[in-house]
Amino acid sequence: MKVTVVGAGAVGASCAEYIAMKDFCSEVVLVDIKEGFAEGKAMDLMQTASLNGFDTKITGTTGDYSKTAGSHVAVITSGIPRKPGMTREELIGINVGIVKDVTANLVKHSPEVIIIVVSNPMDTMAYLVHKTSGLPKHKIIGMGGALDSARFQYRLAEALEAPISDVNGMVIAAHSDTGMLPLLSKATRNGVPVTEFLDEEQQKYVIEETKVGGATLTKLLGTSAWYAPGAAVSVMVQAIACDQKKMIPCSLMLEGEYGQNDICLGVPAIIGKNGVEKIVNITLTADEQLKFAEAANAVREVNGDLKF
Ligand SMILES: NC(=O)C1=CN([C@@H]2O[C@H](COP(=O)(O)OP(=O)(O)OC[C@H]3O[C@@H](n4cnc5c(N)ncnc54)[C@H](O)[C@@H]3O)[C@@H](O)[C@H]2O)C=CC1
Ligand SMILES: O=C([O-])CC(=O)C(=O)O
Repeated sequence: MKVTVVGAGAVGASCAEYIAMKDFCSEVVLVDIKEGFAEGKAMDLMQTASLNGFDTKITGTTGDYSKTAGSHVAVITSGIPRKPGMTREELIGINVGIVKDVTANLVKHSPEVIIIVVSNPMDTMAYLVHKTSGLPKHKIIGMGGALDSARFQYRLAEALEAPISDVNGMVIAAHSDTGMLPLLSKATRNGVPVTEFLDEEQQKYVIEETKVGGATLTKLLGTSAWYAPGAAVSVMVQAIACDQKKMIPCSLMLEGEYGQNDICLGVPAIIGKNGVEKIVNITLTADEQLKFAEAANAVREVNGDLKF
């Protein structure tokens, strides 16, 4: 299985590293526009192979997409990250051109590829890939929910004073500071609803900290996060490569599901060898339905800035 990762920056390199460490792919190709950068990252990562015990072959290229030919999965991380104080939506001006160009190059050389979109504003970038790539909708998956759910579980474990392995929870809707919807009503500690353990103030804390998880890290780091994003992508790539049929919240093109049409938003889906095997319909509370619709309205407004 060959995987291409476009953008050899913080997220791209981290994702390539996690994929290699898990050793389920034969080849990872890193692509970047900065001369020699992807080649350098690939060489550095390959020099960890004997230390970390993996056989995945990692190569790098400066914009030569012929090297990506025949990729089964491609991850788009190319584009600028936000700085402290910015929203993800503010990145659209620069990232739209980059994502459009990269998508065309990927599809030209790998017409059967499954694309995982990471660049922000991710829900809008995933929508852009749907509108410009010509790929069927089950082959375009936005990464946001996997990361946001991991952050939700981190905050739940903190509030519960529990090990993270005891905790389960999912975040759907938009990958934005205001549009994320952590599903507290469905979160559990070993099958017991977390609402049995957390008071209202603790519940509010978990939800709010989850939603601004990316912004909190951006403030601390001066740029946005990469370890958890890279790990989240690697989980999705593995679900495809190993046909795991895992249920992962992803930003997908909706055609009536959750009352929405012609928009990419985070919903639970079964991820396997074909990409999206199925969108899973779960019952939301009235309040969650309202918040989902509000998130959709906000993403739709950002999508309105796109020109195809
Ligand atoms: N969806 C999500 O959950 C997350 C999304 N992100 C987004 O991912 C993107 C990348 O973030 P970082 O890796 O931290 O940024 P970075 O600046 O470290 O890396 C981006 C890389 O893309 C490259 N690049 C730019 N234009 C290119 C092109 N046309 N072709 C190939 N490569 C190109 C740059 O040279 C750079 O190396 C940002 O837009 C960020 O907001 C980051 C974390 C999580
Ligand atoms: O916060 C950002 O801009 C990057 C991102 O999407 C995340 O880490 O969730």
